[in-house]
Amino acid sequence: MSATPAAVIVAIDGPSGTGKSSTSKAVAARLGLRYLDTGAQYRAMTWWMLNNGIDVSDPSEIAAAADKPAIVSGTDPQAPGISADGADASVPIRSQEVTAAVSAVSAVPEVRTRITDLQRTIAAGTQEPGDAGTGIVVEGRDIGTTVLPDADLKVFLTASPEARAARRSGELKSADGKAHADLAATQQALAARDKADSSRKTSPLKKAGDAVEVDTTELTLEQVIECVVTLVEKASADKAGRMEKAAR
Ligand SMILES: Nc1ncnc2c1ncn2[C@@H]1O[C@H](COP(=O)(O)OP(=O)(O)OP(=O)(O)O)[C@@H](O)[C@H]1O
Ligand SMILES: Nc1ccn([C@@H]2O[C@H](COP(=O)(O)O)[C@@H](O)[C@H]2O)c(=O)n1
Repeated sequence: MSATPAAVIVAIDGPSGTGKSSTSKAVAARLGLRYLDTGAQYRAMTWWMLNNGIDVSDPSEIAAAADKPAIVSGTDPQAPGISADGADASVPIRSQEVTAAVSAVSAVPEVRTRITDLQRTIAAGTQEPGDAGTGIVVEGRDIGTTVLPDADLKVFLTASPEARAARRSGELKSADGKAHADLAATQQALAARDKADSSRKTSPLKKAGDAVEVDTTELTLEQVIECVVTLVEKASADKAGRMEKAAR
C-alpha cells in the first residue's frame, strides 16, 4: 500500500439535521481537504430568487431564472462562504424564509442542472495536480447518487427524527438565547422538508447502493467525525494503491 494518500472525492449525503455539515467540515479540516456545502448553493439560488421578485411557487418562473445568478462557493472548511451575484449570502441563506422555500426551488430540473454543473466543476478542480489537488468532501442529498457517482467514498448519515429535532432545537435556542424552540414543530418542519426532498422527480434524496450508512442517533459528533475520518483515510490509501499499481 502507498504511503502517500491520494486526493479523494468524498460524498456525504443524508436527511436534514443528521450532521452532514458539521461532520464534513471537521473531516475536511482534519485531513486538509476542500469542502463543498451543496445545500448552501440551493439556498443561495433561492435567496437570489426571493430578492429578485421570482414567484417561488411557480416552477416555470423558477426554471426561467435558473441560469441568471452567479453562485460562487468557497471551499475552505474553516470559512466556506457563498455569494450570489457578488453579494455575500452566507448569513441570509439560513433565514426561515429561505428554508421554507428551498425545497420547491431545488426540485426544479433547470436549477438542478445548473447547480450540479457547478458542483462537478469544483470537485474536478480538486483532482488537478498542484495546490488544488487535495481532494474534497462534498455534502448534500444527491451527491453519491447523481452528482459524483464515481466518488471514492460515499457516506449516508441518518439519525432518528427525535434526535434530529432535538439537535435543531438546541441550535435555535443557542442562536437567540431563548428556550422557545418547540420540539414537535421542529420535528414536523424537518419531516416536511425530507418528504419534499425525497419525493421530487429529479435527483431525490436517496442512499446510493454503495454508500456506507452511519446511524448517528447514539453517537456524539466527535464519534461520527472519527468514524468518517477513518473511512476517508482508508479510501485514500486504497486509491493511492490502485494508482501506484496502474503506473507500474
Ligand atoms: N452526532 C451528533 N450529536 C449531537 N449533535 C450533533 C451531532 N451531529 C450534529 N449535531 C448538531 O446537530 C445540528 C445539525 O447538524 P448539521 O447542521 O451538521 O446537520 P445537517 O445534516 O448538515 O443539516 P441540514 O441538512 O439541515 O443542513 C448542529 O447543531 C450540530 O452541531
Ligand atoms: N445536494 C443537495 C443539497 C441540498 N438540496 C436542497 O437544499 C436544501 C437545503 O439544504 P441544507 O443541507 O442546507 O439544509 C435541502 O432541503 C434540499 O431541498 C438538494 O436538493 N440537493
